[in-house]
Amino acid sequence: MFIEPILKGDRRGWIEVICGSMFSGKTEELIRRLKRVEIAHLKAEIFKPSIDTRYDDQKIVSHDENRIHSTPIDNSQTILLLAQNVDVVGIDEAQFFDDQIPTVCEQLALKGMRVIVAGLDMDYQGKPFGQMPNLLAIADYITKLHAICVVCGNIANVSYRKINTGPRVLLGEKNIYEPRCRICAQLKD
Ligand SMILES: Nc1ncnc2c1ncn2[C@@H]1O[C@H](COP(=O)(O)OP(=O)(O)OP(=O)(O)O)[C@@H](O)[C@H]1O
Ligand SMILES: Cc1cn([C@H]2C[C@H](O)[C@@H](CO)O2)c(=O)[nH]c1=O
Ligand SMILES: [Zn+2]
Repeated sequence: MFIEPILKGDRRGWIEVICGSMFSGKTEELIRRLKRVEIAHLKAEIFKPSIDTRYDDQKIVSHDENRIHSTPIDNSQTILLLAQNVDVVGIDEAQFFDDQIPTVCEQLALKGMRVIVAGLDMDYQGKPFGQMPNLLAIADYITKLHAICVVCGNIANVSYRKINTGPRVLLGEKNIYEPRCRICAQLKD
């Protein structure tokens, strides 16, 4: 369980990264933390890449239909413009952002903000995804979540893609992806 520090005193910022496979509960965990921020009467802004139009254009939505308002953006620098005078910045699907996203998070933290970033640590081939390894390197706190392997019921950390070739970016849901453990991810079917 993540116990957050409190923003007080000289307001030092920090970076939290929530990572894991698809269906591991990253968005749910991000929403849970942001709802606690609201309860504390702190101001938050939440961003997602505009290519991620899953379920809703203006909200981040978990596979369980849990949702919270967010702003879709194309360029990570936009976060610096839009996140002024806030206490907390939430970022979902960080693997899709451009290579400036770690610098942007660092700048927000330097300004005293709490930055909560969620994203896929690996793509469907098990390779580190986008800027996630760099975000993990600069994070103050890291949470790695796991889904359940749909084949054997053990812990899953791979987002297995039923179409096992093609471009890295292929938006989709259970129709295309399923969480698998590393052994079941080797199975050919
Ligand atoms: N095989 C599975 N293992 C675990 N949770 C599952 C599985 N299939 C469906 N779920 C549901 O998915 C929910 C997690 O959804 P959530 O959107 O938070 O995941 P996520 O890690 O953000 O996924 P994504 O990377 O696709 O955005 C769980 O609470 C559960 O209800
Ligand atoms: C694992 C993986 C997911 N995705 C997409 C599927 C979903 O729309 C999103 C994760 O929520 O990322 C890719 O584009 N490539 C990948 O390799
Ligand atoms: Zn398995």
